[in-house]
Amino acid sequence: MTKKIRAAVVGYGNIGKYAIEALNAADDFEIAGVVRRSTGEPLAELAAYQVVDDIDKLDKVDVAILCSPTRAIKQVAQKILAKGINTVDSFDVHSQIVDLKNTLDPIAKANNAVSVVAAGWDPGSDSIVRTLMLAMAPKGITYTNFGPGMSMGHSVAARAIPGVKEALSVTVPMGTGVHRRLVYIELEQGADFATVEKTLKADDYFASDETHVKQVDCVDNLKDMGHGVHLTHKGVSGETQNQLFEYSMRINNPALTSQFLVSAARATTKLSSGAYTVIEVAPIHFLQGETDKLIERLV
Ligand SMILES: NC(=O)C1=CN([C@@H]2O[C@H](COP(=O)(O)OP(=O)(O)OC[C@H]3O[C@@H](n4cnc5c(N)ncnc54)[C@H](OP(=O)(O)O)[C@@H]3O)[C@@H](O)[C@H]2O)C=CC1
Ligand SMILES: N[C@@H](CCCC(=O)C(=O)O)C(=O)O
Repeated sequence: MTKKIRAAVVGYGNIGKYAIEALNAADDFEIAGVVRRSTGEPLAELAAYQVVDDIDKLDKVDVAILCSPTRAIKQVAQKILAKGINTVDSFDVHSQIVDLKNTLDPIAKANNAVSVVAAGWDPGSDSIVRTLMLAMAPKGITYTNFGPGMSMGHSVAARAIPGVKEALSVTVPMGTGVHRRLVYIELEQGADFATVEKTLKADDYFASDETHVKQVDCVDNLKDMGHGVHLTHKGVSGETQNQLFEYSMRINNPALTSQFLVSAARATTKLSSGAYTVIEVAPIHFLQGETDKLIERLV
């Protein structure tokens, strides 16, 4: 029997919870444990797993699936890679992905480890679709239209603003890659709505989009973790114009993000040391199974 890949889930929020489900559904993986900032009151749903506050307390971890907020990823990944443990993350600030990769690459190489960064669905699987579309029509325009649906990254960023107790950021597509953001927030007692609204609108996650902030009594009553994307590319293959490609999906956001993180975790075991974005990884590395059988089935 081939050895299973031992994965640790780091951070137990939405993505962490679904990462455990995706790992349990993959028979080439086993769960080494869950790493939380504080182990505190044990959670009944985690009773079957070792829950620790330091990854060093887990036995033989091959790969850490980082489910921490995007803004904590660089620091968390650096620390874990330095121990020689592979990492995957779904870091989603598109303009900072090159910096993240270039920061992690020398650390991974020095410690004989692999990191696959920005491996959710966008960035992540959508990035591969955009790459493929460009290979099929190298000249042209790609539009990525999200939603309507809940952006986890924007909701996490809104929740981190002082005075915000809970937040839901809904992405509304306006067409041609332009989005409006509707942010529903529940305030901490005594927090000032105008101050929170101003801080949120100035945050990098929101500053370049039309953003509306609404105060509500209970965010949970509004929450639905569905999302989706409609990607189009219209361009030119060779000298031939008017090639139109489309790709659409409606999804449960954390379920897809976590599934792709697990597929990327598998890929880390097949790569030489260093940090990679998903478009630099051969697609077959994401899949379980024998190479020839996968080629027979997919090519
Ligand atoms: N690329 C993509 O397609 C997608 C990316 N994402 C990214 O996933 C991230 C996580 O989303 P989600 O699971 O909803 O977030 P949550 O807030 O639900 O979970 C994050 C978890 O990380 C831990 N954590 C909280 N604060 C910190 C901190 N400062 N430093 C380290 N760990 C911390 C906590 O777990 P504990 O208490 O156990 O330590 C927390 O529960 C988002 O920031 C988003 O950017 C999400 C969806 C799609
Ligand atoms: N990174 C997103 C997933 C892609 C959708 C998106 O970026 C958006 O809704 O703005 C998320 O965190 O949910």
